[in-house]
Amino acid sequence: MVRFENVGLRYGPGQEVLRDLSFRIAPHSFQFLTGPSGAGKTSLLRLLFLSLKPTRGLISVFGRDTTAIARRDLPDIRRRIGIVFQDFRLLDHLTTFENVALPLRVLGREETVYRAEVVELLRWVGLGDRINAYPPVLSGGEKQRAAIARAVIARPEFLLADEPTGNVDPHLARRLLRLFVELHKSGTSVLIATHDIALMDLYDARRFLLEDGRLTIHD
Ligand SMILES: Nc1ncnc2c1ncn2[C@@H]1O[C@H](COP(=O)(O)OP(=O)(O)OP(=O)(O)O)[C@@H](O)[C@H]1O
Repeated sequence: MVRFENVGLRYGPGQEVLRDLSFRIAPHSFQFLTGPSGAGKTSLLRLLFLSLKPTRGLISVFGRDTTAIARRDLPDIRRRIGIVFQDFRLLDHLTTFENVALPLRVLGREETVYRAEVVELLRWVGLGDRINAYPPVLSGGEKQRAAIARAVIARPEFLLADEPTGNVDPHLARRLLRLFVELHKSGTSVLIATHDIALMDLYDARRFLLEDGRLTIHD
């Protein structure tokens, strides 16, 4: 589903922040991505979401060479990917419900059809009493859960999450991990970037370790 061959990334004239990355991500797979702060995890997620281009090497996503994808085709590809950004990126003028429902609206679904499903997911992530609140009044952990709900609601083929449990307590972190595992079991490939070793120990999955821009994989 995803293939990297000798991928390198540099932001400016300096050193490469990612070096010689070669790996595959299979359909229906689950992997954690870990490594010290500044190792390049967010940069790797941005390459996977096609919001950055590599400086060298080949990236293919859903079987398509990303250098050959026209800008106008990007939204269609990104629609197949759910992403939880480290800074959440909720839309401040929409309620929690509307933010989470957005991927379904974009797919042309009717609110009467999806309303109950969105409400149930919001309750599941502990936001049942924040459905009509706007992001500026949510706490960091509440925003994070809304961002997670938005990323999973349309059951994407590929889920990327950047430190998705960084703002919640260990009990809630376990609950959110269960959500990712359920999604994985229903067919999604999942990649979760995290520093949380206790969280990774809860689920037997492949670990991608980034250190100083280089990747090692522990099956
Ligand atoms: N837009 C940018 N311009 C220049 N350098 C950048 C940019 N974004 C990231 N970097 C640099 O690239 C390196 C990797 O950063 P990245 O955010 O990918 O690491 P990370 O592993 O996600 O870190 P953290 O765990 O702290 O979020 C760092 O040295 C960072 O300073």
